[in-house]
Amino acid sequence: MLSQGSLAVFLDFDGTLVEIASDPDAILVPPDMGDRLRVLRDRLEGRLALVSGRALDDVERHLGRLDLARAGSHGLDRIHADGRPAGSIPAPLPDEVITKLRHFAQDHGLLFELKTHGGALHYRQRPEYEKQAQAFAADLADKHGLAVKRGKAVVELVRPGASKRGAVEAFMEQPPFVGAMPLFIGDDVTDEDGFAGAADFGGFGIAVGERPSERAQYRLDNVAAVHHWLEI
Ligand SMILES: O=P(O)(O)OC[C@H]1O[C@H](O[C@H]2O[C@H](CO)[C@@H](O)[C@H](O)[C@H]2O)[C@H](O)[C@@H](O)[C@@H]1O
Repeated sequence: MLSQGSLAVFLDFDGTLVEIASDPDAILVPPDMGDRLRVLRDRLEGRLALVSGRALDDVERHLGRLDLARAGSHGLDRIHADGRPAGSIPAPLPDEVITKLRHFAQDHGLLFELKTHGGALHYRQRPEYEKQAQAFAADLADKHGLAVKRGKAVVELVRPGASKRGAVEAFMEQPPFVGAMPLFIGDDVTDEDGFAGAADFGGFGIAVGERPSERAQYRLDNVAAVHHWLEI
């Protein structure tokens, strides 16, 4: 299918390109994954974008330097394949918020992930604190005019406006994406925005794994099936 017509592919990272692991640094990334993505990008004549909840420098720490379109921080931080920014540079979280998240994590034995444009509380190792972490993040977001992102065993604070839908829109309005039919592949709840973004431009979503999706039209069983389908 990828070779038919003018398709654009938007790819989530964790749970889609790489398997979920016990913590964000424990993921196993095949050493040639960057090269495989480059081959896919060339097959798609440049119409490939990585759209992750992670900070972009974190994604590149795992994949090596990326010379393809990419968006990090849930779509807020966007860069074209040639390195030009695709939108304004977002502000980091206020220091006070970072400190509060860090202290909450320390007090409850959670993992705190500081990102360039956000801060996440991971409760995969302490699932009993899920509700408290969610409530704490929601309250902090209210007090500071921030937004909450929820994911697999994680809750995160970000600047309002961070959305994978926005990332799809920003890329689809520019060459080489403009006029193509987008498909967005992702496994998590934040990818629902990406599926909506693809639909906005006449495309569709592909959900990965067992999580029921509200918006994806198609499904792939797991990360291996994503690799197989994309032939990467
Ligand atoms: O949008 P994505 O690229 O899928 O990023 C979503 C979040 O992924 C990471 O957390 C998730 O993966 C970890 C490693 O497998 C796992 O330990 C954690 O429980 C998952 O939530 C990343 O750490 C987050 O910053 C991303 O937002």
